[in-house]
Amino acid sequence: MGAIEVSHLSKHYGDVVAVDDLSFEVEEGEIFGYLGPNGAGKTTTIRALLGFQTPTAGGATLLGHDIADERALREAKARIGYLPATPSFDENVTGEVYLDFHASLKGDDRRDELLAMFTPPLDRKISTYSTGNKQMLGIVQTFMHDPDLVIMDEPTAGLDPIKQERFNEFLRAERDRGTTVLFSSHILGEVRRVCDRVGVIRNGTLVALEDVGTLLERGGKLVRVHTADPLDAADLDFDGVVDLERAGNEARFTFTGDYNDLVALLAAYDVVDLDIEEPPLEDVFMHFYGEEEDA
Ligand SMILES: Nc1ncnc2c1ncn2[C@@H]1O[C@H](COP(=O)(O)OP(=O)(O)OP(=O)(O)O)[C@@H](O)[C@H]1O
Repeated sequence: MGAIEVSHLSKHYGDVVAVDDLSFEVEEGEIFGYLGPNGAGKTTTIRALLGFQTPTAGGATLLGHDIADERALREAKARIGYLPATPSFDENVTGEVYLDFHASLKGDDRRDELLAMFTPPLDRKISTYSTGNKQMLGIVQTFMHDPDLVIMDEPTAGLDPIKQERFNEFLRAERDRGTTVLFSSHILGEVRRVCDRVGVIRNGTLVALEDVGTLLERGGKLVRVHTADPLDAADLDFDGVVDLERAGNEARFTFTGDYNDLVALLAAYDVVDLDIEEPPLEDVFMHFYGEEEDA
């Protein structure tokens, strides 16, 4: 059984189809990155999973509990940590009071341990907090009852790079002790460092679901080759050569084909210099994000 099982989930807002017949599973003990361009449907999915939005069709289970069953969902939520994209705080209370309130609902066995890593100024009113302080307070609240499943909407937004890295390290350690994590993100480097698998959503539909390694493999390799004589364009016209650019004796392209074909091609030339490297994750994802990236 998956920690999250989403089955044919749809959510429409009037004519807007925010999520369209979405099905996927998050396995127990994995970190699942939920990615997609602005407006793709990430927040809507997360809010529907947690019962804040009623699905138009389809459903899901969290830790085996049907989200359509209010009582079952309440039971599941006792074992879930949730960090929304913009947590709504009562700004007039201190961080301490806020955590005390959440502790009374779910417990706080790990509060001190978390506060050693994430350090919001607890004695001050939340209205005086910076964005990063609010985010750290949200992180402590999300994890302090030692949840089995954690769902977060852009958790590192607002954190400085050192805190981001600390948080990512913390997430990996949580995963190693068996916690399941789903989080949405726009930060691809972070996804690469932290996630086991990713789902990419676009226009409410899942367009990719795979482990990060496979996704990178499918992105091919960036090849830059410098030859004594210019490479003949016709020689480069074979399966797997994409985005070819040539300038003088140098050619650059992305290669997704059979490496033997590439080796055979290069063997026919006097190769002066050769780089073959992984493309930036950004390039791999652009393929999925397409032109609507800024939509
Ligand atoms: N309450 C609402 N009423 C009407 N339309 C909505 C509502 N909430 C979201 N939408 C629309 O649903 C679609 C999906 O939005 P959603 O917020 O889920 O995207 P997202 O992937 O989380 O985007 P981002 O990365 O920008 O946070 C968008 O077209 C959005 O405008």
